[in-house]
Amino acid sequence: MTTKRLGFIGAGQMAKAIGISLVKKEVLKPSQVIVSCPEEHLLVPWRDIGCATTFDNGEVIETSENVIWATKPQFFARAAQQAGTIKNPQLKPFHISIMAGIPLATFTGTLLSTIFSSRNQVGTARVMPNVGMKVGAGCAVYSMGEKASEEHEKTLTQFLSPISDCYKVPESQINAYCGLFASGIGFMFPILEAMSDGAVKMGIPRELSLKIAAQTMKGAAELILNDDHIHPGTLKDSVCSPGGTTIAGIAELEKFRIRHAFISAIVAATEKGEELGKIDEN
Ligand SMILES: NC(=O)C1=CN([C@@H]2O[C@H](COP(=O)(O)OP(=O)(O)OC[C@H]3O[C@@H](n4cnc5c(N)ncnc54)[C@H](OP(=O)(O)O)[C@@H]3O)[C@@H](O)[C@H]2O)C=CC1
Ligand SMILES: O=C(O)[C@@H]1CCC=N1
Repeated sequence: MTTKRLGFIGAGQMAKAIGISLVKKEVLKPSQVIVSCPEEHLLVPWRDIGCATTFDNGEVIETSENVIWATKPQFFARAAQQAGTIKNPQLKPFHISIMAGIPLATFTGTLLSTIFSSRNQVGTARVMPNVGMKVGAGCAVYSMGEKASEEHEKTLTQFLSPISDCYKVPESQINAYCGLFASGIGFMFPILEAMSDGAVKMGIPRELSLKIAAQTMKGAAELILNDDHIHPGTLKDSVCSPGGTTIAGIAELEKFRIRHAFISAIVAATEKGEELGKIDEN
């Protein structure tokens, strides 16, 4: 496992889902992790597990071989400007963006113009993770930048694989993957809430209904994941008895165009990613 340091610029939900999970899984020692953000209270959970914290983005960059940029995309340019120009000429930096929408060329170009101006090489990668990483059940896709080495890619997969499924994909598809699983995991929660609501309406206690709804979703997912050739329609048919309860429920879902709703949600999330990638705060 890597002995190099991993820095995070931004200490919020997704940074925690990655960094704190890697420490808990002992992929990284707390002493290998440093995190920066402007708000003290977001740094507390990191300090609680022994990681270094700072308000200075430049300190993260100066002291880490690998840096994950985890601010909102709109704040990336400002965060980079706040980091200032790098002074440590020994550092062979590898910088990873998990920010939705921002193209690798924009990410790399901003790093070069604001931080690494004294040299023209920085290894970069663009990753789309999801919050399932918090429980070691994440998804991630990535694309490597032009100057990234095989060593960088190996380092990246060492960080991603212990907490997620991980696939290398063309960068042009990352916004669509974001819609599918980074935003997509968020589309699962209203389903769980609504299924629990339906059960509560029919007299089942809230807590039990939510646990059972989640276990039901997990069971459906496992049935797909355990068989490379299965189609969801086949599984749906296997549950629908003629004249039975399931087809009665499916007919209700179809009234509300449920499949169209999910297709539209993923298209909307993809398009929003493309829009966010065009925002230039400079
Ligand atoms: N949440 C998710 O499920 C996913 C998020 N992402 C991407 O991850 C990134 C982070 O998202 P998320 O964790 O949800 O957001 P959060 O708002 O939870 O975290 C963002 C962090 O960035 C910090 N920040 C803001 N400005 C600066 C700055 N100038 N310098 C350093 N840190 C700064 C914030 O600090 P403060 O609050 O003090 O301003 C906060 O700690 C986004 O780009 C998002 O697109 C990608 C996939 C999934
Ligand atoms: O909603 C967002 O913008 C972030 C990116 C993907 C998931 N959450």
